[in-house]
Amino acid sequence: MITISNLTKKFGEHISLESVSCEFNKNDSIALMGANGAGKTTLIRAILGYYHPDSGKVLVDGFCPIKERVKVLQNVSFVPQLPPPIKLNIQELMQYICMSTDIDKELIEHYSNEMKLDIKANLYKSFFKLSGGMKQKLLIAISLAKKSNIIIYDEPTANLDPKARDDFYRLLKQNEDEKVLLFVTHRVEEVQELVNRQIYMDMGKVVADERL
Ligand SMILES: Nc1ncnc2c1ncn2[C@@H]1O[C@H](COP(=O)(O)OP(=O)(O)OP(=O)(O)O)[C@@H](O)[C@H]1O
Repeated sequence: MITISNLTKKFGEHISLESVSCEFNKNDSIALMGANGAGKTTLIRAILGYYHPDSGKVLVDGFCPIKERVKVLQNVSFVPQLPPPIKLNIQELMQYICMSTDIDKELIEHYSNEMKLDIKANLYKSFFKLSGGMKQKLLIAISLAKKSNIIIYDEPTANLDPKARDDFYRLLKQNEDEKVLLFVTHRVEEVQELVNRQIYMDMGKVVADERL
């Protein structure tokens, strides 16, 4: 589903990704690990089409994430490390999402309930005024409701309390079949039951790729 070939990305003189090659296929649940600054987020952003590579190529379901970004993103759910500063209130945000994609509003509400986020009590609150954990819960609910074949999470649990983390991992376990799940984490012990592959990055390179 995702093919990365000899991908190099530099920012000025700094090499953030150096000739990275790897494939992620259906039923791969991957913990992507490595020290701060290793290149994990840069790799994810390259998959999502944020960056023009200096060399090499990314293909997602055969599409180039830069030239055919809409097609790529249709099939990808992504929760970033830091929630975006959205000013819309929750009702407006849900309306916008349901109009611009085929995500089912009831399904967002269902997953929000499962994550113990009371959407109805917060309908008129701006997204950016929600607490950090509430934002993550809503983004997670949307990511699950989207029913994508590719789910990418960049350290999504930092703001979640322990109960919410358990809820999140339980829901992911129910939803991972037939998908690519790419999970950036510094806490491998938390995702041990969820993943079947561990990739380690260091200084812009993939230094280990282990199937469990
Ligand atoms: N937009 C950018 N402009 C300049 N440098 C960048 C940019 N994005 C990333 N970098 C640099 O690329 C390197 C890799 O950063 P990246 O965010 O991919 O690391 P990471 O593995 O996700 O780290 P962390 O675990 O801290 O989130 C770092 O040295 C970072 O400073």
